[in-house]
Amino acid sequence: MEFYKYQGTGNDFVMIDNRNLQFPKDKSIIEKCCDRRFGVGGDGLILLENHETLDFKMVYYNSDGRESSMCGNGGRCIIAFANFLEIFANKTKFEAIDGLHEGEIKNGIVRLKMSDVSEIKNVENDFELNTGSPHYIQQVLNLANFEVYKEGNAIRNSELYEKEGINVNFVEKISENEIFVRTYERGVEDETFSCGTGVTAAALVHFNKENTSSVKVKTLGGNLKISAEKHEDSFKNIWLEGPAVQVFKGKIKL
Ligand SMILES: N[C@@H](CCC[C@H](N)C(=O)O)C(=O)O
Repeated sequence: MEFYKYQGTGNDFVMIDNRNLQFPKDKSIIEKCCDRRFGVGGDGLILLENHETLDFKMVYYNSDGRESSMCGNGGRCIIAFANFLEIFANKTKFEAIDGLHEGEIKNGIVRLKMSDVSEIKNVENDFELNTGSPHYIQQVLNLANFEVYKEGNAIRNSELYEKEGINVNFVEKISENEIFVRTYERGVEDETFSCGTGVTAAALVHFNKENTSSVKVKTLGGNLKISAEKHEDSFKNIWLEGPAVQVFKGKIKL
C-alpha cells in the first residue's frame, strides 16, 4: 500500500490516501507503521477519506495505534497532502473528529482554523483546556534544560489523568509576543518535537495573561504562529499557522 510521510515542525506522520477505504484499521498494523525501528516511523498515522459534503475527512491515530482526538500539526499536514492530491487549490474545508475545520495554504505555509475554546480551568498554579485534544499547561523557567519526559509522564499518569490521559505542555515566556513550548504527548507517551493543539492551548493561556491576540511559538522542531479572538471567557477564530512538508513516499508491506 502506498504511503507518504509528512512533518509539521518535526511532528511527523504516516499519511495515507484512503479514499478507496482499502487501509485495514487495525491497532497493531497502525502501531507497527509508526514504529521507528520496525516500521516507517511517526508520531501518528493519518487517513485522508472522502466526505459527503466537504473536501475530505481526517482520521487520526496516535503512534500507539489508537484513534485519538484532534491533531493540529496533523491537520496542517493533511491540508498540505490534500493540496498535493489536487483536492483543493488554496482554501479548504474538512471534517476531523472535533468537527469542521477550515484551512489555507500559501507558499508552503499552512493555516488551520481550530475549534472554539470555551473554558480554561485552573489546576492549582497550572491550567487545563481542550483545543480539540485535552491539554495541561505549566509555566516554567529554563525550559531548554527542563526534564520534559520525567515531569510530563508524572502528570499524565497522575490519579487525575491516568484513565483518559492528557497532553502535558511546559511553557516559557520569551516576550509578550513569543513563547517556547515543549510537549509530552499522550498516545506517543514521549516528548514530541511539536504539538499543534498543545501550542494552541499554551497560546490561549498566554493571551489571557498578557491580553494579546497573536503570538509566535518556538518548538524543538521549528516555529508556529497562533492568533485568536477573545469573547468574554471563550476564544474563537483561532488559527494555527506554520510549515508542513512532504518528506518521502513509499510502499508499506501489510
Ligand atoms: N500532535 C498533536 C496532538 C495529537 C493528539 C494527542 N497525542 C492526543 O492523543 O491528545 C497535535 O499536533 O495537536
